Amino acid sequence: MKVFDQVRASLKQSGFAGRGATIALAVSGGADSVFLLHALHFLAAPLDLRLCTLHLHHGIRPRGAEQDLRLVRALSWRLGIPCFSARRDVPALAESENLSIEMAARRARRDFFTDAGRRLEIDAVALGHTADDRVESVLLKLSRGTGLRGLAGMRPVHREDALTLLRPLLDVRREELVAVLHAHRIPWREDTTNRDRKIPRNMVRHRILPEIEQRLHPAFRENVLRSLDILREEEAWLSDMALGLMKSVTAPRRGQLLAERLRAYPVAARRRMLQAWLHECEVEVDALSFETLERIDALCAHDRGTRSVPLRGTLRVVNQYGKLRVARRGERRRAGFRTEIQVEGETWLPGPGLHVAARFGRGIQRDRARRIGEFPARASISRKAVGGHPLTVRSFREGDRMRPLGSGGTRKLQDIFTDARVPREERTQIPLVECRGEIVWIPGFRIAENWKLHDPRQKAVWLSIDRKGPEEDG
Ligand SMILES: Nc1ncnc2c1ncn2[C@@H]1O[C@H](COP(=O)(O)OP(=O)(O)OP(=O)(O)O)[C@@H](O)[C@H]1O
Repeated sequence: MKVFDQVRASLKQSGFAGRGATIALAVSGGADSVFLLHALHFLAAPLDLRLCTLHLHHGIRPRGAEQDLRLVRALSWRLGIPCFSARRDVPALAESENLSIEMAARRARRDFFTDAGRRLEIDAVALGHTADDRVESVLLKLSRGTGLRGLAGMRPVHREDALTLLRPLLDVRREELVAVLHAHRIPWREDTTNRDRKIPRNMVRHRILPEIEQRLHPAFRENVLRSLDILREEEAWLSDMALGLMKSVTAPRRGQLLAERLRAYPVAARRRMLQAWLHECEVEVDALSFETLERIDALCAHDRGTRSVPLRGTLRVVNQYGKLRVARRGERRRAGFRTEIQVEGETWLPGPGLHVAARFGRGIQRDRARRIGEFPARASISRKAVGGHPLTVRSFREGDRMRPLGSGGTRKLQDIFTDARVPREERTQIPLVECRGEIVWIPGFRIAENWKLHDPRQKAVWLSIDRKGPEEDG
């Protein structure tokens, strides 16, 4: 059947098929995600996928929400797929964070997916967005104003912090999947708010699109979808270009951009670089309005004084004397640190209140710290790899990477911290040990691959970090 071929092709392209990946299906109980559940169940064995379902009770429409939950559990059980659910008080979240109910529900779902992803060792979370969602989103975004990135819209694979999102139904039309559900007598739940024409998406879905198809062009949706495919490819190419250009506008203190250098580029390139930079700083770029992006761009005109543009929640972009950075309102920036020690030396870090020592030793010393930010922490690294070089003990900078012991490639520290749930404001207080320009140890996590000891009797450098004052040294 055509719809299953489309889903199969999307999953194959995502790179998750054929390697025993665990995919969590986000099922609300609506037609789209109920189809997603059945389509992936049908394809799981041939594509070698393991499945579970995730459902979040939002604490809105209490009676309807209970029935949604019951249906998702029953359908999962019938297919032999484990179902995990949770409850959140979305109205309370919306009030405390000053968000719309829709935004708060989205945030609550994302946090739930991220949390479940970590606890259940899930490789990706699949969502039920369809081809019709893409077309509707275009009209909604155009009505609010957007750029190419916003227009190109949802991507089939999208990484957000520690979460990978898959959207295998982006080529499937809603009427086709509803026909499959009808043909197989598969039940789903109709959200009563879906009929409320005052909600912009419903107005687009039930009134505007049918009207356009009737009066303007009968193949409007197909044509928009074709255009979106082209835009998506061009968008991906431009994003790569912008990342390349970003190096030329980055301040020596990483994570900051230089307004003066940005001004040398035309506005189109500048906007793209700002988006790529904001993404690196963990800002949800797709949720930014066109006006906000324009205001951030306007910040680049200044080299004097301090100006800022508020983002969502407590985040803001600050231009301080020509250097742009992302900051959190109400959060005092805790100063970073950087100090050098020789082996057979030690140092005291007054900021985080830690004592760091490096001694010659032999063999592997065991670490007692079980997580990042826990002290005392111990590690041993190869003395041969250190050679006569000094060690640097320094704080985290945006863009830091390392090659952790036992993992194939390099990883961003930002991702390591996110996975280990180290709060953003504590990240600059974790001492990192660097040698010859490479991060060799994150205390409480791991040493780097190239610094490991191959033999327990090998000559080593023993590193230790303790929480004790300078007066207790020695
Ligand atoms: N309560 C929920 N629990 C788990 N996943 C959800 C929930 N609500 C939405 N999702 C996921 O997010 C996707 C998009 O949500 P959105 O609210 O835009 O769609 P929907 O109208 O609920 O769609 P559907 O028909 O798939 O239920 C859904 O297809 C589903 O994968």
